[in-house]
Amino acid sequence: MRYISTRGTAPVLTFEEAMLTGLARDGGLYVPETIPTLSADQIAAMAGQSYEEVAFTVMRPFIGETFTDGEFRAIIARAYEGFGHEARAPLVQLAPNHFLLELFHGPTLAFKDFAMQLIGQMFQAALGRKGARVTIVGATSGDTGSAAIEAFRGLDNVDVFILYPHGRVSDVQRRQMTTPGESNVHALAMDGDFDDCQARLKDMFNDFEFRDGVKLAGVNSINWGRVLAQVVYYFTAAVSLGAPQRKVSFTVPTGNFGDIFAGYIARQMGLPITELVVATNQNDILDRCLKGQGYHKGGVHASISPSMDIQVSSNFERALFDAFDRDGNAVAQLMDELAGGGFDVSQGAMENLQEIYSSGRASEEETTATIREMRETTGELLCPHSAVGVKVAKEQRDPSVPMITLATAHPAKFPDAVEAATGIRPPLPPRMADLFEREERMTRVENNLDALKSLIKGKIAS
Ligand SMILES: Cc1ncc(COP(=O)(O)O)c(C=O)c1O
Ligand SMILES: N[C@@H](CCOP(=O)(O)O)C(=O)O
Repeated sequence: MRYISTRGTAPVLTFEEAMLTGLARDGGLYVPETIPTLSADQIAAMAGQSYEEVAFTVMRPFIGETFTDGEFRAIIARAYEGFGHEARAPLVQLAPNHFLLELFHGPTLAFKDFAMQLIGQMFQAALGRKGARVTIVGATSGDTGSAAIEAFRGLDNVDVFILYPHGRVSDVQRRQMTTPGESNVHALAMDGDFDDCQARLKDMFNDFEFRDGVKLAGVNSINWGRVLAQVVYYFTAAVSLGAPQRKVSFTVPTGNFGDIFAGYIARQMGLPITELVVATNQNDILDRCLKGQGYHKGGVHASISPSMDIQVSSNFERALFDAFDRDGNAVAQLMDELAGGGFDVSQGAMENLQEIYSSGRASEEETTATIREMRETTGELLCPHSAVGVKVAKEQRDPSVPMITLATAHPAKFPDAVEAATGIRPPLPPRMADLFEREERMTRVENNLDALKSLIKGKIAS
């Protein structure tokens, strides 16, 4: 299996190289050269299998020679053993033919743990046998950062720096990043919003002297390994509702487009998915684009679903690459236009996108009303991101096709929004009960590339 860049000019890599590289050297994102498919029989055989068994079947064709079957099975087993639910990603029913896929039973209570726990294990195995060390820099609107710090804390071969927007993450998210005491993890509270953090991260990747000097690696969803791990739960959920004989649809609370892109990969692999619905909050650039209004940046508006407060949605580049029939030049041109404010999508490419994705948005009031309504009608306490998904799913549903809405975080990560909607303040699970008593450790940083680079170089030298 070979990996190519969405901008067409970076070296072609193996899975291991793509995983350890992060962003491609032409500024693009790595994608598999071809998408392997699974037969209907292979998918049907997943019924009744453990999450770990399905994970092996789904991911094995993508990893090439990076790990033997035995190594890969052991990596998968270690990645998910700490999850707080035996099913790993259980489905609960909200209404006739509407289901919630609970993705928040991992160690940091968000869907990011599914991928981050896995790539933590894969990095450790790959770097350990090479005797190599890398510097991971990540950008987060709250959940990627906490999941990365949890997955990589104390590991021998990595230093981890997480840029988060100062004052724009929930208290639980911030404390998950700032309270681990291991000396290889660093939380950096940056001036600006998530887009600023992600832009500085990409600047670091595009500065080859810095990149090569610190051996920079990325664990945002620019890393193909992140997307790949998220493909698995589309299979487990769909199969438990009768796939491949029965079609299903998914609604995905969306920001950086990694999670819904994983759904697209599942569909390309042969999973019968009718609709993939992108659900956005008031930062609705993706909804507007998928409705044919072009991709034009505005400001990022802080919302009660802060992890989705994003305008420059990184993985949309991967979707565009396929919509433009894998024309790297066309994608590179659009990304240049995006740097200047935005771009319009040609009719043919738009039709390709609309054949796969539909979309909707939820305002702040609609999100709060959905949290309240779901509590009253089903007893479920939703986090605000999941509520955005449920609100959009209810509007988009064909009642004859099962709709699965992804519940991307635990309500206790966003207690203020949940309490405002329902009067209930969801408690943290017992293992985190002392989170607010632990000491915080973070560095305040300016939105300045040179300052960030020297801070990182200084910390890894010390
Ligand atoms: C809780 C939560 N929901 C939804 C999203 C959006 O996911 P994606 O960025 O993969 O579109 C995020 C951030 O990534 C998140 O943390
Ligand atoms: N919502 C994310 C934003 C970064 O997304 P990623 O999937 O590209 O890592 C977050 O919680 O940080």
